[in-house]
Amino acid sequence: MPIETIYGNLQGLKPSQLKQLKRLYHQRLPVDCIATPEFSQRLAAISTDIGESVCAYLNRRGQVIRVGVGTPRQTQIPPLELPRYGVGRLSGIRCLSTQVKAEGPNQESLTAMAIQRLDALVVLTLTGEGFERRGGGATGYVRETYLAYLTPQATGKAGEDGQAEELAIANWHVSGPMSLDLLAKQDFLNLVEGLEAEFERQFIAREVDGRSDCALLVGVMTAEIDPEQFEDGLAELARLVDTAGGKVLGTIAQKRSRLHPQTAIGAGKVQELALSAQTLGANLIVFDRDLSPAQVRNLETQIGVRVVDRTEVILDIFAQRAQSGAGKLQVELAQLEYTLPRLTGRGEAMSRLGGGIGTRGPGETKLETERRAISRRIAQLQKQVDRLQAHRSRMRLQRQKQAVPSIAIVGYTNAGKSTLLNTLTSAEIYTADQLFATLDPTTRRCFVPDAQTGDRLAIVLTDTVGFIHELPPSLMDAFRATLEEVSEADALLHVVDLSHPAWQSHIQSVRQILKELPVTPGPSLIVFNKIDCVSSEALAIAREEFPLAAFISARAGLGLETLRQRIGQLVDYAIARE
Ligand SMILES: Nc1nc2c(ncn2[C@@H]2O[C@H](COP(=O)(O)OP(=O)(O)OP(=O)(O)O)[C@@H](O)[C@H]2O)c(=O)[nH]1
Ligand SMILES: [Mg+2]
Repeated sequence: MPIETIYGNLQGLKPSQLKQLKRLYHQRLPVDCIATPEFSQRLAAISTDIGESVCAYLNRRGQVIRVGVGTPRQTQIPPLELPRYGVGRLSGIRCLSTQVKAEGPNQESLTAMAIQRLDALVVLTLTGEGFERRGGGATGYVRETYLAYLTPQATGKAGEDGQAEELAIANWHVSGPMSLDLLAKQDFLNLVEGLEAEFERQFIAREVDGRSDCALLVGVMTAEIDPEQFEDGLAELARLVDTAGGKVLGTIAQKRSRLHPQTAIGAGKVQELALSAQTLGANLIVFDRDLSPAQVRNLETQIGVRVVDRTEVILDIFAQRAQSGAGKLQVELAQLEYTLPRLTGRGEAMSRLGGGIGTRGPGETKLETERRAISRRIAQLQKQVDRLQAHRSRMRLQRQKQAVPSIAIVGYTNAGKSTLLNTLTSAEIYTADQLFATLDPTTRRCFVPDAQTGDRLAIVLTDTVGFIHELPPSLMDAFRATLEEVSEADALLHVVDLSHPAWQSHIQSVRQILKELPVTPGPSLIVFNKIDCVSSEALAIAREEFPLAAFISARAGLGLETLRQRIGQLVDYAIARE
């Protein structure tokens, strides 16, 4: 016996009305009939009696699987409870909804239909009266009916602030008003089978590159962010997702004074996001900022698609890139440090809800066990990172004994650090037009002219992991062994990609991270890179703002002789300072 739950707003319902609603669960419709006149009249009779819209949800076997008081939007099935068929299919569930107003379904109801991928939405408008037939059965309650269903989509323009994004929009068909008898005669099976065949064709046509994550990006523009920063941040997020191997399907933006505590964005925007995810076939939603564990959970329940934040994307890239044992070690540590508070958060949320069914017993215990296992692993990894740190400092000590000055190349990710090390030392470090191409520091020896004598002076150059603004703290901690190369260097080369529109904020971000290092690094020289593809305006601005900087193209080999001399002077200055 199924539990006959009635969803929606039940306030003020009489027990007899509740009983009537529950009895709807006992009805069963013939499989080929979208809605029988008898069932429709019964639904309309109850709805008229309680003076509210009522929705009944049926599966393709003609069984009533959900009854709710309220509009389709108010009674909709939460995404996580829907069968997961994906964009190629419909959910196999239709909704019959009564409505006082004598008009077709509104936008909100149609959106609810699209989000749930309902087979169809039937709206029954009410006459406001009717009567019970002798011998049972109601009649006269339904005025007219409307039949709505999804149709294979077309792409159209949508987007915020005139920013034209190719977003797919939900397409639907709504019939004109028809009589209940005509509705009952519709060939329902033929309709849904035809639609599904069409959805399937479109789905297969789109499914070119199989298994990569299809992501929707979400940008929240809060008061403390200016529009330019916001756009740069979104562009960077798109590159991060791309680097992580995902495909960006579109971007949704919202302006808010601050993040919504429960869902980061407002309720209407969550619906819009759910709809876009559904129509575009997104299986991942990426936020441009960090979310609390509760926000992630709430969003996932309401949208039915995995939700991640920027930090998780960065961690994912690091996990994919890590080559050496040391790199893998540090990434695992970072990931666990990120996960642990999230597990705790889940437990806290459960206890805040006051316990009860489903929160006791093995659930919580398992969580606790899991938490302890992770804590143990973190402690283990931290020990290993400590050992790594000790090993590296021994190596550095050796180099210092040989009195070879050391210089670390730092900079925003993709600035050209590895390319520079390669050109200066003929090393063969992997370089690529990707974010975080380098995770493991590489050290190479090279020669620069001595500032005092002009002789060949040997130095060691170390390439390092790229920085990014708001570098996740767990990464900072995990990569402390690597970052220490930076702290302990005699001097730094701060490479800046001058061809990047946001180069100025990149400089700020790198300086910020350097400031947060436990040991203050030595003096640094700003090296503007990629001058082979930089506008003369940008060049002029940079020269004005940073008169002491070097200007080079690591790839085209421009300005390298001057750079070597400047490095010689830098070393001289750094050593003299000590
Ligand atoms: N046009 C131009 N491109 C360059 C120059 N130097 C490097 N690049 C390109 O910029 C991209 C990034 O270079 P990398 O050397 O991998 O940058 P990185 O700073 O080591 O980046 P991460 O290791 O990812 O932090 C590559 O596609 C390089 O070919 C340059 O002088 N001019
Ligand atoms: Mg690199």
